[in-house]
Amino acid sequence: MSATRRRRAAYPGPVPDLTAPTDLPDLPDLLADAHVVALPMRVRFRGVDVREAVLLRGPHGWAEWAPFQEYADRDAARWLAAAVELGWGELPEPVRGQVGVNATVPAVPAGQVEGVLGRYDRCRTVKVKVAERGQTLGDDLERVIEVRRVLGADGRIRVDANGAWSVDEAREALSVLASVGLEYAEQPCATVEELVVLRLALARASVDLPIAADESIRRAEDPLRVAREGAADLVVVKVAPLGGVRRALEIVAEAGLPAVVSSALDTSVGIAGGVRLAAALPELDHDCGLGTAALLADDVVGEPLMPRAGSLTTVRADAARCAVDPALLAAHAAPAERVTWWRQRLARTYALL
Ligand SMILES: O=C(O)CCC(=O)C1=CC=C[C@@H](O)[C@@H]1C(=O)O
Ligand SMILES: [Mg+2]
Repeated sequence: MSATRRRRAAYPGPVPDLTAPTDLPDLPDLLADAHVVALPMRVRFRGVDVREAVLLRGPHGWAEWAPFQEYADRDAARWLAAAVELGWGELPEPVRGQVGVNATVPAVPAGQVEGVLGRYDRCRTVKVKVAERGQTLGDDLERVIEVRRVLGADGRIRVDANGAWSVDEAREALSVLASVGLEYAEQPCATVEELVVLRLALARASVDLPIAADESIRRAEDPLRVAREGAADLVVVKVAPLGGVRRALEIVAEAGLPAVVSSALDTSVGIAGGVRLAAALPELDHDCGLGTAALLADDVVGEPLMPRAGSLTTVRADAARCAVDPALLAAHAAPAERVTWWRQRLARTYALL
């Protein structure tokens, strides 16, 4: 990597500057070492069958830039700021070396749950996707009951609706699903206003179920509104959509709510950034959604960053950031037209930093 400009990596729109200076590489240097991969998913997840990502090599290790395809350049710029922090910036010091991780169960039929959970080594918390388009509450209930059966009475189950329910639907669905024993419900409704109303409705119905905000943090103009308006009990934070580890730490501190770190369906390189965020949080009382390497059929490192005995460590995460295998980059190289698409997107997005 040739000369880098010492400057603050800025954010688009209302997202403030990074707190720490970061060496922002020149665009030609970024493009010269940008590898676009297309990794097949084991199971369709959030409508994705093939996960595309750009791997970038910085002086501090590999970094990943993989904003979801439908995201605008302005959103993608936050993901790029996060990648630059990972490869070219300084990450905050960990306060713990080990991070508990949850298993993630996509909206699969109940009969597939055991197979999905079999890929996770002794995770005692499971996140279950619910409210998938085209499915019913009965499908969700069967899936959650099956997770409870496989996990046992002492495991923790959280559900994630990705904002798909109205307030009435969420109240009804969560009243039913809560009978299986839930740790919390993530983004049951789309808007902050709905979450506020839902929390009151659940309390009135004596359903004691914490609400976590995800999209209301990572896709919001103002990620702190959730906390100000009492819309959630916890915040879900993801390194790439929020613009980096340091920015995510700031948001958690300002929100003043318990946090859960989750992946953005990253390769092991991006997950390593999530581990460094989880390791740097002053308080961490929940398992984190960083086991999603299990959802990919292949990865860019020989030994994917999968939890062992329910945990990931900073040592393994830092090793993963240096272990990208050129043979895997080549084997999973995206088709030429997708490479062009990503390189053009990278150039446009870079201009927004
Ligand atoms: O939190 C987890 O267990 C895994 C990560 C996860 O669920 C997600 C990753 C990426 C995109 C999202 O739709 C999804 C989520 O909504 O949290
Ligand atoms: Mg979510």
